[in-house]
Amino acid sequence: MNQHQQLGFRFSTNLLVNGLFPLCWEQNRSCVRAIQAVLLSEDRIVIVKGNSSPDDCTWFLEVDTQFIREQKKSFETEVVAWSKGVKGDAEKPIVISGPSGVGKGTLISKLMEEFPSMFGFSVSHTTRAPRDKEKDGVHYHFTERSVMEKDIKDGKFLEFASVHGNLYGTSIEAVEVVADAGKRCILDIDVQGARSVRASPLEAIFIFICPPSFEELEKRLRARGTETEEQIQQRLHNARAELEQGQSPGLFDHILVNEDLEACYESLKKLLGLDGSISTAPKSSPKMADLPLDLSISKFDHKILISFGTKEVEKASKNLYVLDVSSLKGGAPGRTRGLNMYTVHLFADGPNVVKQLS
Ligand SMILES: Nc1nc2c(ncn2[C@@H]2O[C@H](COP(=O)(O)OP(=O)(O)O)[C@@H](O)[C@H]2O)c(=O)[nH]1
Ligand SMILES: Nc1ncnc2c1ncn2[C@@H]1O[C@H](COP(=O)(O)OP(=O)(O)O)[C@@H](O)[C@H]1O
Repeated sequence: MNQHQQLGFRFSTNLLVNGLFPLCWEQNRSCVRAIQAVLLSEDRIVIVKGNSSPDDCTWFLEVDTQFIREQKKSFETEVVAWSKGVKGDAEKPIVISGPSGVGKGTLISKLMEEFPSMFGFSVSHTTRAPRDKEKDGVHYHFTERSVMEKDIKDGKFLEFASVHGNLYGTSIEAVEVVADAGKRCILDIDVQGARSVRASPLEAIFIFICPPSFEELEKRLRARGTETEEQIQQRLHNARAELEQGQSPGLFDHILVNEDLEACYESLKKLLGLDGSISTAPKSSPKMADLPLDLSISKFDHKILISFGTKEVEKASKNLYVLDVSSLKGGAPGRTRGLNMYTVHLFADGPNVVKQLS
């Protein structure tokens, strides 16, 4: 079972449309509009929850997204999945792949050291034993195979693969923790994992790192001194296949040769647009108040208008939140990123006067 199914329900679209739209909560014998739904597009319905924080007020019911269509085909049943709306426009994660010993970890460390507020590392799970200097929860989450297999079954992983005889995987949480911190996520994963992420709703940039030669790769792997001879042989054997797969058309957006470390690092920064002209300060978003219980929503162009207000306030004005859904992006499964939310104040003293406050 994957994250979408775990988060969602499977029931007929008919039931959804007839059952959900008139949804309201009876409270003190009056109908309080605590949950409001509006058809966003042919593929999803946006749901706004009253009495909640701006971070938790927007949910999407995926009715006919590509993911749903694939799931319907494989389960031969109706599938509808929830996806949480997440504010902010997190930059696309960066997937870095390449054979063992090519220098992925070295390049990633340099990037994270130079831009600590900009990048965050997706800490993978693995069943392999920790190396001397590796710390649990920092380099990897070192895990028992049976535990990891259960978590995979429960839909907690974005991708996983068997690499050099061990199980490795990226949990959905690992990617979302970084995005929630307002940072750009870096994934160090093998080619099979890159292929799975390509097929997932997560939009990413895919970079493959090549060695200047096979001999140099072997030299680096031996010089690192972290593997036994048997493990080195296995990694070198797998490297041949990985180097071939790295060239698969449409899989990687960029291929970098790591001959001279500094030159390769400069090329990596260049393709990520890190030429010094952009700010590395984390984005700050305006503080929004919690939504009240009683609200109503409507769709206007690519915006969802959430209105609320007490009777007294309504005499003179009406408070509005605007949920801009024009820049929606797929986050990890179960999250829809890119929601932009702001407040406006609609004055009653003249027609069509809208003032944006934040
Ligand atoms: N698919 C997948 N591969 C991973 C993940 N984490 C690490 N890997 C890959 O597993 C391989 C072995 O990693 P590791 O044992 O740290 O050895 P190293 O690459 O030689 O440093 C590398 O190709 C990593 O990119 C993951 O979460 N998913
Ligand atoms: N351009 C380079 N030239 C020489 N040695 C390198 C270069 N890049 C990385 N190394 C060294 O190669 C070894 C393997 O690098 P590492 O980053 O651990 O590879 P990976 O993460 O891809 O397995 C390390 O000892 C590292 O210092």
